[in-house]
Amino acid sequence: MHTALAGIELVVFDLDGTLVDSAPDLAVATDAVLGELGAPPAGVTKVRNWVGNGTRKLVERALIDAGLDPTRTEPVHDRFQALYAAAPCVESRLFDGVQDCLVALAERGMPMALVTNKPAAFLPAILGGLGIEGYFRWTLGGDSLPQKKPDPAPLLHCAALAGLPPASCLMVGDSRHDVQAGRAAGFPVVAVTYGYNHGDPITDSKPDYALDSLAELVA
Ligand SMILES: O=C(O)COP(=O)(O)O
Ligand SMILES: [Mg+2]
Repeated sequence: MHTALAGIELVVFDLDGTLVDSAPDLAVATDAVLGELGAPPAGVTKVRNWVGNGTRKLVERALIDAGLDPTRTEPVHDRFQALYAAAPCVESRLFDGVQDCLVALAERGMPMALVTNKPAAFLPAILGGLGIEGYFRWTLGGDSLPQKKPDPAPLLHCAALAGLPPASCLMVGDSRHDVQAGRAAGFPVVAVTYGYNHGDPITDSKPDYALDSLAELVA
């Protein structure tokens, strides 16, 4: 067991870039809406760097990158959501080590929660499609509360639901917003080094622990 788990009674996971490599399916929907607007595809490399602040922000970043008017984000985001909802889990995969980590934590009876900035409506299809829907006692999307990460509110909400002090809860994420939310909530923070984080090294954000695979958390 990794020292990050010492004294921990709840593990809160981020989704995109931490558990699931979702960028390929997000890129398909992004490129489709760009195509409908007459713009060239952004491609998965750019889209990966735009993930982490919710899908509305992803669409806004795609419009700006394409030289399109970001005040059109709202209707374009509606169209993006319709396209992504039709195929949210075609190419998305669990990252290496995720399955081992979830299984080992579950075997130890560790309560787990999911806090993502992705809209909650997409979660059943993605978690179900990847066979991990049964691991999380609590699941919050980016629109489940008025605040989303980097605001600490969703993390504190999970701690309150579990009846635990923040110091007993571990945040596991891939982006600086996860580190900031964890810090602000008073959670210790594990960051994975393989995630998205807008293309920057996550170690710049000084998480308490940086892991190359979630298998290391339970090794
Ligand atoms: O930006 C999103 O839609 C989701 O990002 P997250 O799962 O990393 O919070
Ligand atoms: Mg993430």
